[in-house]
Amino acid sequence: MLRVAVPNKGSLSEAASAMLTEAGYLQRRDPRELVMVDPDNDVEFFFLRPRDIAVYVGAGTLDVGITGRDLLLDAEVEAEELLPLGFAISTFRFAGPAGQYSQLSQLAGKRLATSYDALLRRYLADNKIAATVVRLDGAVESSVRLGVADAIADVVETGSTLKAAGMEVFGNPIMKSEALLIGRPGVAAPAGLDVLIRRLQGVLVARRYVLMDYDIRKDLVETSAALTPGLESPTISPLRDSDWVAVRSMVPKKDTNRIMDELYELGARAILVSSIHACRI
Ligand SMILES: Nc1ncnc2c1ncn2[C@@H]1O[C@H](COP(=O)(O)OP(=O)(O)OP(=O)(O)O)[C@@H](O)[C@H]1O
Ligand SMILES: O=P(O)(O)OC[C@H]1O[C@H](OP(=O)(O)OP(=O)(O)O)[C@H](O)[C@@H]1O
Ligand SMILES: [Mg+2]
Repeated sequence: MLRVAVPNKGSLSEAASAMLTEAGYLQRRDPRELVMVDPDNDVEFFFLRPRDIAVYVGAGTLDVGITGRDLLLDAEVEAEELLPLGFAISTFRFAGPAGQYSQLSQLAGKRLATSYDALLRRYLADNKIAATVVRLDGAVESSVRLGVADAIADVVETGSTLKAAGMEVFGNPIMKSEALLIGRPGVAAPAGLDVLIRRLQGVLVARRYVLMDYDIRKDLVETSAALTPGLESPTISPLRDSDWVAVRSMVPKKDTNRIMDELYELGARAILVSSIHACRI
């Protein structure tokens, strides 16, 4: 039975379970449940703290898990990225009181608060910055105001938490993070892992693409197909009027309106867009 670690709390938890549900797996109803068997899919889910998931997968006691890239790198364990999952997208950045810092060299000799101390220490060493790391569990943005640090390194998404604390980012991002499926390198793929990965890829594609149908004059189909090339090749079907064809293709959801406008300009008509419920690519 495939043993899968799923975040039990925090930013990753709901989105991870939603994705597994969409992929056809059973998920817990009660947020206090720690373990759950999905007998139809032969998978056992373990609900754990996102920070600990890399530790279990790295130790080989669980086959795979869902966690953030920043947490994986901070854990310093033998686990690797199998599939990026497209949620919990954030950057890991330095920040300080507004107007105080503009470049990393100003961090020399300073106290830096973070929840990701291993990741930060490695970055400081790589960039030859000698600073003191203050490890905190969370709410790191308050540490400067409260006098335990001079600057911070933390997760930034919208930046609103930083702004509320009177802080701003400086320097390049230390890293970009998102939720990942992680596994152990160098071991034979456990039974059920290929199916899990294919299903999660199916969810990602269903979320990112729509299906576009339109009718177009036969002599314009090469030009329209260049706008809607699909993943492999668009489907072209005959219409009763032999001068026209029907085209069906997958297009990236974010480009839907631009592509519809361009197709209409070209002469396509009856342009219809439908969402993809599920797929295997
Ligand atoms: N506001 C956010 N937007 C996007 N991703 C985030 C955000 N906050 C955290 N993350 C990401 O979520 C993952 C886990 O962080 P999270 O803060 O949920 O864990 P935690 O700090 O252990 O939980 P909690 O904050 O509830 O104690 C990390 O990979 C992090 O990059
Ligand atoms: O840029 P923003 O959109 O404001 O998001 C970033 C904030 O979200 C996370 O905090 P979380 O709620 O997990 O609290 P924590 O710091 O206690 O972990 C993260 O640690 C930042 O504080
Ligand atoms: Mg947090």
